[in-house]
Amino acid sequence: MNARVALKLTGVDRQYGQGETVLSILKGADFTLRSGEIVALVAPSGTGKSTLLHVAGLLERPDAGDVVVNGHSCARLGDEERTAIRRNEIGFVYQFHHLLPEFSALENIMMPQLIAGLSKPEASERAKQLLDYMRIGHRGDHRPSELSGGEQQRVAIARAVANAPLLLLADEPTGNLDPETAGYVFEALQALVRQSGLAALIATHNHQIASLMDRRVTIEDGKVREM
Ligand SMILES: Nc1ncnc2c1ncn2[C@@H]1O[C@H](COP(=O)(O)OP(=O)(O)OP(=O)(O)O)[C@@H](O)[C@H]1O
Repeated sequence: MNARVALKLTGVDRQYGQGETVLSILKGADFTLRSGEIVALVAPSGTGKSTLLHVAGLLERPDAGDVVVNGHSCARLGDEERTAIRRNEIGFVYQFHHLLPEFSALENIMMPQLIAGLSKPEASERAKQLLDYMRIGHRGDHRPSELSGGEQQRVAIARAVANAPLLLLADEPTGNLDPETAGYVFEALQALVRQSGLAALIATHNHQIASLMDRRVTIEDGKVREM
């Protein structure tokens, strides 16, 4: 496969101190994700899925090793540079949508674009396109509390990709949805990845959804392994 490497982890260690003991979660973890790929991260609770996503998404620094996002080696970068890469090149989706309750669906999707410096009309236009793409164009004026769980998650996905990131990281994005809703939210996410050439790493406990992705990886003994 010759597609561009969107994310590369090399020799990543991550440990947490707990009192006198040290908990080693990632131990020399290597992982490569290419543009256009959707990869499932499936591993038992507590093995380090969220840790891996946080390190890959530049929310946490590894204790050793490097994270390369779209060619930027991040090991030696300062916080400001890491934040800029995170804002411009990475989108996140969480299990709970974390939408701003006071704002409409449309405004939630416009927000990251306005922060990135787009004009209101530009941000609104793109937000509308994304809502249409996620098949909730008719729900743009509603606040999150007026939307179903599946609709809220689709808004959260639209917000995550609003600034056209190269890399999408999702931590159990369908974890709090019933199986049928989880299925169509994943379908919408998959269509978006295929259409835009994004690279996506998606932690999930749902084996049915994992089976629909291009590859499945797990975490074993602190390392990322193909399943
Ligand atoms: N900030 C922290 N301080 C101390 N320990 C932590 C911290 N964050 C995570 N851990 C520990 O690291 C381990 C891995 O946590 P992580 O959240 O990455 O697991 P996970 O695979 O995502 O689990 P789940 O499927 O339950 O969400 C757990 O044992 C957790 O308690």
